[in-house]
Amino acid sequence: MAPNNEYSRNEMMDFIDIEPLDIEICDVTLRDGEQTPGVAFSKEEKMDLASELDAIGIEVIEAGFPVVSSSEKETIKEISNMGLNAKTCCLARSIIGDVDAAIDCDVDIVSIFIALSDLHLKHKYHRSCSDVLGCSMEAVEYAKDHGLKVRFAAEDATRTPIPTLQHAFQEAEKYNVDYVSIADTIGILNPSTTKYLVEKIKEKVHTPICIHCHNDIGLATANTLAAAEAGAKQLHTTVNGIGERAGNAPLEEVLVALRVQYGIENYDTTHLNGLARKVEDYSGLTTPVNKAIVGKHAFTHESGIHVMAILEEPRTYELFSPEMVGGVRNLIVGKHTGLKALKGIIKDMGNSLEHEELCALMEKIKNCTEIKRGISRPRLEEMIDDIRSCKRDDEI
Ligand SMILES: CC(=O)SCCNC(=O)CCNC(=O)[C@H](O)C(C)(C)COP(=O)(O)OP(=O)(O)OC[C@H]1O[C@@H](n2cnc3c(N)ncnc32)[C@H](O)[C@@H]1OP(=O)(O)O
Ligand SMILES: O=C(O)CCC(=O)C(=O)O
Repeated sequence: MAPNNEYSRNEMMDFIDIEPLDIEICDVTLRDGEQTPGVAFSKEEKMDLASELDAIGIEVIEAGFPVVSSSEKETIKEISNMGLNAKTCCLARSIIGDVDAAIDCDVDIVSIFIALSDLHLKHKYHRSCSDVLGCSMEAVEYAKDHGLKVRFAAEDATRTPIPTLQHAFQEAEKYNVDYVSIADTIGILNPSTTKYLVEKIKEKVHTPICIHCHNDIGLATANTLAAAEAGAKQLHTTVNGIGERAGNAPLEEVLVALRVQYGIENYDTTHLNGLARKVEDYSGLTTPVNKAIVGKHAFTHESGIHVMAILEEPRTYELFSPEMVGGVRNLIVGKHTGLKALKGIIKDMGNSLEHEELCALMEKIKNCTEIKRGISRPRLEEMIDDIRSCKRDDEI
């Protein structure tokens, strides 16, 4: 493969025995993302985010859960009628009224969920597994009869006995559901158990499998990719990884990993940073500075050894370019700056200093009291002026 300047491909993947991935993304920012405590997107915000997701090339947008409120229902309907390339989807409990609400919203797909784990059966429904599964199948049949595509989603699938899960998916398959979803509702999976579970489902079920990972121990992206390697078709994500508790698999991480690790170039990742800022703004949730891909520090460098190399070839210390994800590179001057880095940064600012002046500036920087936050460019200009005026004074 020809070298590219956008990213370093993980060439070790050539030695790993996996089938090429056959995947699509269902982004659930507007539904599970919005379930983040304290978050409520307005109609305009949801429509704007839906347009952005569509521009990236996301195949399915889960626009909401219609029975939550009448305005939620209205918003989902508007998104469904925006003329997006993406298919729209919404959530429904295993209740006919919830399916009716989905039908009213003109969505392409309804995601009908039910939990079958002992914990949920005992402490949430207070009903037997066969009873709730029966109700769920009635809702599935009703949705199919009304022309909707159906995802049958097993909530808390990862704490459900595997034979129960296989049986439920086989039952759903009898109604020609379009997807079955493995929801890792409380984020218990790891990559090995994810692969195992997807393979166990594939032994019994031929319907495309969705994987819906939560990030309670920080494994959501890894588990999502492991599921894809094992043959899951639809990968669920949220922008910035927002969602219940520790959130969901972040869209930006999954898309960049798909490109760098698996060579999937289907998505326009240049929108990712812009989209991240919008979600921060609309949700009020600030992304940590060290958040992969969209955090403020994702392309910020201070260490002298790194900056000197980046000035010559950014790929030395960047896996992918900021341009690939709509970000910008930021070179900081601070405690860890080295002479070559400083010279390069000063040159980029349109300045040049003699070697002794550069050393004097470096001395000033290293002993500067504001160093904790890095030295801003205007402050650096002031320091350069000081050095130059000292030199002029010495020459007089
Ligand atoms: C894993 C997930 O993300 S699941 C989705 C979570 N999302 C939300 O809860 C969205 C926000 N929720 C809401 O606005 C409200 O809870 C609503 C509109 C959904 C329901 O509100 P209410 O009618 O007041 O019901 P309430 O929240 O008190 O209870 C939920 C009911 O749904 C039932 N239920 C929960 N999940 C399901 C399901 N998958 N299928 C059928 N019934 C279900 C519960 O058992 C309970 O039934 P009960 O009233 O007979 O005890
Ligand atoms: O699997 C799905 O499609 C949704 C389930 C879900 O939101 C969850 O269990 O966290």
